[in-house]
Amino acid sequence: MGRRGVSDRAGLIRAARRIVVKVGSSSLTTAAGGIDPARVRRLVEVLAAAKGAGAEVVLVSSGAIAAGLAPLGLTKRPRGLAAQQAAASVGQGLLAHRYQEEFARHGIVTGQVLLTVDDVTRRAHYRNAHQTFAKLIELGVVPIVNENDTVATSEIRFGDNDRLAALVAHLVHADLLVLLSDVDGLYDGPPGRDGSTLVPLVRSEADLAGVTTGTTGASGVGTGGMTTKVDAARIATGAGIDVVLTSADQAAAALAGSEVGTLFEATGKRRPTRLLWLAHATSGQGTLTLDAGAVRAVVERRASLLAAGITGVGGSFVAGDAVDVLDPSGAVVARGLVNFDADELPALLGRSTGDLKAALGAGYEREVIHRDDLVLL
Ligand SMILES: Nc1ncnc2c1ncn2[C@@H]1O[C@H](COP(=O)(O)OP(=O)(O)O)[C@@H](O)[C@H]1O
Ligand SMILES: N[C@@H](CCC(=O)OP(=O)(O)O)C(=O)O
Repeated sequence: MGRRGVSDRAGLIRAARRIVVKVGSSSLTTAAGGIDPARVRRLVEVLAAAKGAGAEVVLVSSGAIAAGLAPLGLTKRPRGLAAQQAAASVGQGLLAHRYQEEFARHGIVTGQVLLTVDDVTRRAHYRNAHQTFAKLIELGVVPIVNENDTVATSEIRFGDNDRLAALVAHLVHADLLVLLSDVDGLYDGPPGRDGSTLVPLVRSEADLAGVTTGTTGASGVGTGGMTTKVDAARIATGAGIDVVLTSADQAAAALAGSEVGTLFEATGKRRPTRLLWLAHATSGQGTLTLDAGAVRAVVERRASLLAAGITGVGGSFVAGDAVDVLDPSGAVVARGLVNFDADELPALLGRSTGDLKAALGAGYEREVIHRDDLVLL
C-alpha cells in the first residue's frame, strides 16, 4: 500500500540525499548524428545544480553504442552482438569525454564505472563495486556508469540500462532513482495512441493492472522500451527506493519535486543487493531438482542446499552460474549461484557431506549452493 499522495512528492524528492539518475540513449543521441552535445550540456546543468544543492549524484548513462555508430560509418544500430560491442567500444570513450568536459565546466570531477552482471551478483565483485562507489561519492566525484558492453556476452548482458540502474541504486544505497527517457512518463498504453493517458502515480502492482507497455520508441537507439523501465521500477521500489520516470527535458522539474512524469512509490525494504538481479531478471543456466525435505530446508529454514537433497540436475552450467532450484513437481522455488559444474554433480547426488569428504576429499564438503547465494522466488 502507498504511504504518500502525489502532493507529497516535492518533500520526498527534496529529502532524497543520494540520487541515481539514468538517462537513455534516446535522450542523448541519434542514430545518424551520435551524441547531441546540447542535450548532454542541458542534462549536466541539471545534475550539477542538484549536486550544488547538496545531493550526491550517480549517473547511469546509455548511449555508447549510438555514439559509436557514426565514427564507424553506420547509420543504424547493428543487430549482431560483436558489431554492437565494437560500436560501444568506440562510443563509450566519446561519451565519457563529453561528460567529463561538461561537468568540468561546473568544477565537478567525473569517474567512469563500467559494470557487468557479475559485478552485482558475485560476492567479491559486488563488495568491490560497492567500495569503489562509496569512495568516489566521498571524494565528491560523479560516477558515470554504463554496462561494460564490450565484454558482456549475450547470456550475461543486461542489454538495457534500466535494470542496471535499479541495481546500482540499491548498490549505492540511493534514496531515489530517476529514469529519464524520450517520453514524459508511463502511459496506460502506447503513448500517442488515442486514449492513452499518463499514469502519475504507481503505489502497488494493482496500479499497473491496466497498463500495456511496449518496446522501444521512435528514436531507433533505445533498448527495452517501457517494459524494462517498469521492471527497473519494480526492482527499485521493492527494495525501498522511490522512482520517478519522466523525460530528459523535464529532468529539472522532476528533481525540483514538481509533479511531472510517473512516481513509483517504494513498497519494500532493502535486501542484499547482489541477489536482486538473481531474483528479478536473470534466468538460470540449469536446474537442480530437490526432494521434499530439501525444499523445506531451503525454503522454510533458509538453509544452504546440500548434495544430499538433490535428485536431479539439468542443463549445462559451471561453478558460479545461476541455476533454478525446483521442487519435486518441477516448480521453481529459488535461484542460486551454484558451487559445482553440472558434470560434477551427478556423482554427488544424495550423498551426505561427510561421505563426500571421506570419499573425494575436503574440496567436496562444500554446499552446492550457499544460503547467502540463494534467493527464494
Ligand atoms: N506504456 C508506455 N508508456 C510510455 N512509453 C512507452 C509505453 N510503451 C512503450 N513506450 C515507448 O518506450 C520508449 C522509451 O524506451 P526506449 O526507447 O528504450 O528509451 P530509452 O533510450 O530512454 O531507454 C518511448 O519512446 C515509448 O514510445
Ligand atoms: N549500454 C548500452 C545501453 C543500450 C541502450 O540502448 O539502453 P537504453 O537507451 O537505456 O534503453 C549503450 O550504452 O549503448
